[in-house]
Amino acid sequence: MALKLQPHIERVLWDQQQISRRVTELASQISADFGGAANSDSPPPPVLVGVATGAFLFLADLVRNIDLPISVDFVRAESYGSGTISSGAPKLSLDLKVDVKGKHVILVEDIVDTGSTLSCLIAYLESKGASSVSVCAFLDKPTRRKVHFQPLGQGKFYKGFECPDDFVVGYGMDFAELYRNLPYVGVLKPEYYK
Ligand SMILES: O=P(O)(O)OC[C@H]1O[C@H](OP(=O)(O)OP(=O)(O)O)[C@H](O)[C@@H]1O
Ligand code: HPA
Ligand SMILES: [Mg+2]
Repeated sequence: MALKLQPHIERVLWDQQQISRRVTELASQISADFGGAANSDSPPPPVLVGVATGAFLFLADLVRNIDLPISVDFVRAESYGSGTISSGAPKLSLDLKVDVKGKHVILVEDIVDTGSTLSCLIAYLESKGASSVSVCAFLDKPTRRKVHFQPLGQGKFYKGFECPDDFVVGYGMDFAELYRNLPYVGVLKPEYYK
């Protein structure tokens, strides 16, 4: 399947092996920071909230490498629809099942681009009483930032890789709901979206 899709990709940015190595590192960092009872300075195990749909693969890989009794939940936020430009107003269409009041939350994202999705979700989790909100984003594309966001309370910003200023697909990320199943991250050839 990936081979059939390869002609749509201008260049591969991170392959399966590089992704797997980095995800393991991020999970180890989170496991160490939220070490729980073994370390009295550490906060209790967090709730990991994946932002559907894009974060589904990253979340699945990340949680399998976290050695703590965490909870997992989802929200759905969508602002790109079938294009490559953010509407600037993420639409939330799936709510939390876990009560996050007084809990440490880690929002898990595939990519941070303009920052509007995260800014909106951090405010939402604050309104639900989370005691801290960290962000764990597989990719960060800082050159496109329009909305500043800040982790809540003692929260941290964990990031996998810095992404160039290109529209990328794969490892959960789509264009018009396609390419999410690519096991690597690549730059989509402009002829497929222009
Ligand atoms: O920083 P931003 O400019 O807000 O962009 C980042 C968000 O955009 C994408 O989601 P999208 O709205 O495309 O929905 P999806 O997760 O269903 O693909 C991506 O998964 C992030 O959630
Ligand atoms: O580069 C991107 N690719 C896919 N989805 C995205 N959402 C924000 N930026 C991107
Ligand atoms: Mg998303």
